[in-house]
Parts: sequence; structure tokens; C-alpha cells
Amino acid sequence: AKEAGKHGAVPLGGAEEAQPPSPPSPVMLLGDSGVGKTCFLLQFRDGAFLSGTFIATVGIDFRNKVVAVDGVKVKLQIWDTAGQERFRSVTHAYYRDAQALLLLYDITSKMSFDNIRAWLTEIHEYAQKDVVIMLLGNKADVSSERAVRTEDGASLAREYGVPFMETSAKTGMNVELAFLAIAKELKQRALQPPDEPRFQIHDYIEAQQKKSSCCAFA
Ligand SMILES: Nc1nc2c(ncn2[C@@H]2O[C@H](COP(=O)(O)OP(=O)(O)OP(=O)(O)O)[C@@H](O)[C@H]2O)c(=O)[nH]1
Repeated sequence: AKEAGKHGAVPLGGAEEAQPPSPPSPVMLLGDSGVGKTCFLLQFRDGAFLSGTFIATVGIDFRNKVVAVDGVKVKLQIWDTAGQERFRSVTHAYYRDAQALLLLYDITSKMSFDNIRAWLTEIHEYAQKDVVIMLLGNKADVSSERAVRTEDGASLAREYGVPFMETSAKTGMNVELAFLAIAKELKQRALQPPDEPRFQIHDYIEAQQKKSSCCAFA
């Protein structure tokens, strides 16, 4: 029988009630101010997008969401950080506890993309060595104002060996997939017997994207 894992994964099923509450998996959203971290989280949690005035996050905020991955519940505790420089020292303190990091830039802002290298340097300085990192080019719905080519995002991600996707917190494009891929990776780390082949997050994302693009035209 599978056991509750240290990464917040709990097998679903009859014995579920008897399971001790498992610790949630902390996932942090990082990236420059205005790239859409708060909207990304709200789209995932509530399926909603609040357009209009931009209210910058102060310090750090968090929301929980439970996702089911192959019949196993994974509790994600998602930390929405402030992108503004003046809050950096506050957010550094949380890096160490994060099991996964979603690093966002805005495809309409070259500067937010250029800053990704600095973010990755900070991540390597403050986060755990085995933290799961994913690079996301957000606001893909605003193609008329695109300032960063998809290939450039993909190539930077390849350079750092991290998975990459373009997303939209507005339309919901790839928002759920990003969290699901993270949850799947964390679940596998927690529950997978060491002799089974490792879950490949890159392959999973690619397969899911192929599936959805095939079906969008079907
Ligand atoms: N078109 C479009 N606009 C978006 C998207 N995501 C966020 N926005 C807009 O971008 C602005 C900033 O979004 P936030 O989610 O507040 O940005 P943030 O990264 O949390 O900013 P900080 O809290 O300062 O770090 C808001 O005006 C949003 O409406 C998106 O995917 N598409």
C-alpha cells in the first residue's frame, strides 16, 4: 500500500479518512512585478481573471489547492510573491521551503524576460538544490504586443534544463497544466518506488500540449 508522502501526496480511496493530514507542498510564484503571478494563481484557484487595475502584491500571500494526480491527492500551498525589488528580502526567506518554483515573465515585456537570468541566479542561491523549476511566458493572449519570441523562451529554458510553456492567466491557457505537471512531479518524488522509471516533466508537458493542440482542431 502507498503511504502519505513527505511532499503532501495522499492516496485517494476508502482509507483516506484515516490518513493523517499530510503537509502541503509549497510552490512559489516568482518573476518581475506585473508579469501576472497573482492573476495566474487566481485563474488556477477560481477559474477567474480580474482585469482592470493592477494591484501589486505586498510581501507574500498564499492559497491552498488540492489537485488529484492519478488517483492521489496532492495539496499545493501556493505562495504568491511580490515582484517588486523592495520586497526581495522578504521572499528570499521563503525560497528554502519551496518544493517547486514557477518563474514567470511577460511575453510583452522584454525586460521581464531579460531579468529571468537574475531570477535563476537568486533561485540557485536561496532555494533547495532539488527544487522543481518551471519557466512560464505569461500573457500569451496579447500576441499583438509580443516582445519575446516563443523560441527565445524555449531556448533559455533548455539552457537551464527547465521545462517551459507559454501561458495566459487571462484565457487560462496552460495554467492548470503547469500546476498539474508540478503536482505530478512532486507526487512521483514522494511516492514512486526508486526502481521505477522517473517521471519526465518535459515529456509530460509536451505530450499534454500535443494532445490539446490535436483536439483543438479535431
Ligand atoms: N492580457 C493579460 N493580462 C494579464 C495576464 N496576467 C496578468 N495580466 C494583467 O497584468 C497586470 C499585472 O498582473 P498581476 O497578476 O497583478 O501581476 P503580479 O506579477 O502579481 O505583480 P506583483 O504583485 O507586483 O509582483 C494586471 O493588470 C493583470 O490584469 C494575462 O495572462 N493576460
